[in-house]
Amino acid sequence: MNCKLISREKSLQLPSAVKHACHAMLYAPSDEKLFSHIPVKYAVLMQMRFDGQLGFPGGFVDLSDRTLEEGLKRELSEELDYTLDFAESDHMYCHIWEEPIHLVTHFYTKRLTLAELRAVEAAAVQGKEFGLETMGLVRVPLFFLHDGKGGLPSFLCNNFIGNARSQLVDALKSLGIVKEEQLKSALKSSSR
Ligand SMILES: O=c1[nH]cnc2c1ncn2[C@@H]1O[C@H](COP(=O)(O)OP(=O)(O)O)[C@@H](O)[C@H]1O
Repeated sequence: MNCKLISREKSLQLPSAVKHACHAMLYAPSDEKLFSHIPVKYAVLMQMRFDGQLGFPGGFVDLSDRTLEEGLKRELSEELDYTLDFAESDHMYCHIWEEPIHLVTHFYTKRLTLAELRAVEAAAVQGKEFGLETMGLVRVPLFFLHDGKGGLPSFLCNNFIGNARSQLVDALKSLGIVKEEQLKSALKSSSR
């Protein structure tokens, strides 16, 4: 993976030939329990893409979008059939890619209520891209099962688009959704 961190400000000063793409991790605190006793704590969404890789909802910003956040809002409403507003403060970081195309990927996180997140899931299957560009939203299993592999470690063994896997890990860590120690051990088991 050949990308470097760049500040949002610097990325916006790049020549207009450089493309920008925005993706968002939607998440919500949850009181649900797996098998009626394992607390879930958070629901975190990713999606299966048309190419069989996991990524976050979002896409390329168009010239018609006045801001990155407007582009993200438009992409999400096209993909998920749901309107969500984004603010600059939802922007977590961005990376610049030189290969295969000159691109900046911007990553956002947005906290919803569990009811809102469920509404997003319900709307997504009605969206015009469902079964085409997007094969469905998935919740990230954040559990750690006793065998040391089940749950998050297994999920991290999937194929991810671009730097989506590190975006997920960084967001889980910085939002305090998964403890740093547990993330380290999930990353270790998933690389075996
Ligand atoms: O979840 C993601 N995280 C980081 N980069 C991504 C993610 N999804 C896609 N990308 C990168 O951004 C580019 C544009 O994203 P996407 O394929 O979602 O756009 P589109 O839906 O507008 O065609 C992709 O070619 C890929 O390089």
